[in-house]
Amino acid sequence: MDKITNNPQKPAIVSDITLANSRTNRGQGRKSDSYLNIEEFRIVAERKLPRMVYDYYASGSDNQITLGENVNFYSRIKLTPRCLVDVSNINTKTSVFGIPLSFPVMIAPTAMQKMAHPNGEIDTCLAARDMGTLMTLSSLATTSVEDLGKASGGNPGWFQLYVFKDRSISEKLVKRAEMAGFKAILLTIDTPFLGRRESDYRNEFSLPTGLQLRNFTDLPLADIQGGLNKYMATMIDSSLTWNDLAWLKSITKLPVIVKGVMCPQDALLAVKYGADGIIVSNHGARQLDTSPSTIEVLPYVVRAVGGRIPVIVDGGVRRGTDILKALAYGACAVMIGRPVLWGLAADGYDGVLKVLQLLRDELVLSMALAGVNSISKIDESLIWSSPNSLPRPKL
Ligand SMILES: Cc1cc2nc3c(=O)[nH]c(=O)nc-3n(C[C@H](O)[C@H](O)[C@H](O)COP(=O)(O)O)c2cc1C
Ligand SMILES: CC(C)CC(=O)C(=O)O
Repeated sequence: MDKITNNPQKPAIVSDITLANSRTNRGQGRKSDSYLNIEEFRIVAERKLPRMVYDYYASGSDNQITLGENVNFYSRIKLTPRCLVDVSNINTKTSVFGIPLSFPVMIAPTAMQKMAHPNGEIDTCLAARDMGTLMTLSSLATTSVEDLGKASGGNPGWFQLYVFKDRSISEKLVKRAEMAGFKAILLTIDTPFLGRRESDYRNEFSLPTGLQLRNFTDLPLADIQGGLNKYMATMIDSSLTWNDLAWLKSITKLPVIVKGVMCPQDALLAVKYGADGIIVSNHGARQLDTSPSTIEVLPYVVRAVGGRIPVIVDGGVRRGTDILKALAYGACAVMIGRPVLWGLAADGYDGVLKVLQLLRDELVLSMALAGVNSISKIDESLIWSSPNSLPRPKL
């Protein structure tokens, strides 16, 4: 149970000074505790990271219309404050696929985290674990499934799968992930080809010297030659269809969650073809530009799925109120991508921990102000104007 207490943190003016100081030392030395929100982490990450790395993490595709929408659409959804409910104790505990979570925020897969911090995926994984949640390791990580398995004491979280043209590579990866203790496979379905992020072309993105994609150290796949788009076009199987879900399910006992569903039609296909869960995701607005924001799509997917399998959403979650809105629209949890990279870049393990703490604390406060004291009590009545109806008093 989380007790609501007055936030003893410094007033805003002090934090402005701290931020100004971090301008001169590029954020180094700033204690994670002094960050007030995710945006402050982003600002420090932008100062600390080499331009090529920051741009790779931050960018969306093409004109980055969807990138803005992922965040902005949340701010257009209104919440209803409810009063005189006992909110002296707020319980944010929940579970997803039988895995207990201390609050409904998990970490989405993001590739190549050692560009943000030398400990990369290991710090992210340990911070997630210490906050009572979990992270997803990307297939294209700078830490191998085995190393993360060891570092986490055999509980590394979930594993994200890209299906390679050479199926045997993906098949082996799935087996290795199972052996290392991963608890679910996230099949990314939105990347037959990589979206065009113009800054990666401008900066001639390549993995910094000394880093490799550690899941493939024995293969040419470990290095990115000729840019990310060429790499993905050469390596990834763009002929993948829904029928291949059966193949994946036949080679693993782990739940298979499809990541990248963006319409009710695909949600229905996911159910039909046996997915164990769905992630409503537009890949952090890095694939089809001008596709809708994920929070816009979520209620339609939830309605199509009708409770048959869990629905998670990612993209643009930056505030506790965003989490509340996603849950009100029927998601069982949200995932975050970039906020974790900003935390990692700013302060490694401590930075990721603080990012998660900030979101948890914001969620607790938002729940209290919306008059709900447990996750199971969050429903669409919290949304001021639901997608299909005018606001109607619900007693
Ligand atoms: C730098 C970066 C790398 C990513 N790498 C992967 C990846 O390897 N596999 C994958 O399925 N999604 C990947 N994603 C997408 C994320 O899993 C997630 O969908 C997205 O970041 C969520 O949006 P947010 O960053 O606004 O929270 C990546 C996103 C970013 C920003
Ligand atoms: C290495 C990349 C292709 C990983 C990815 O999915 C992304 O950058 O969005």
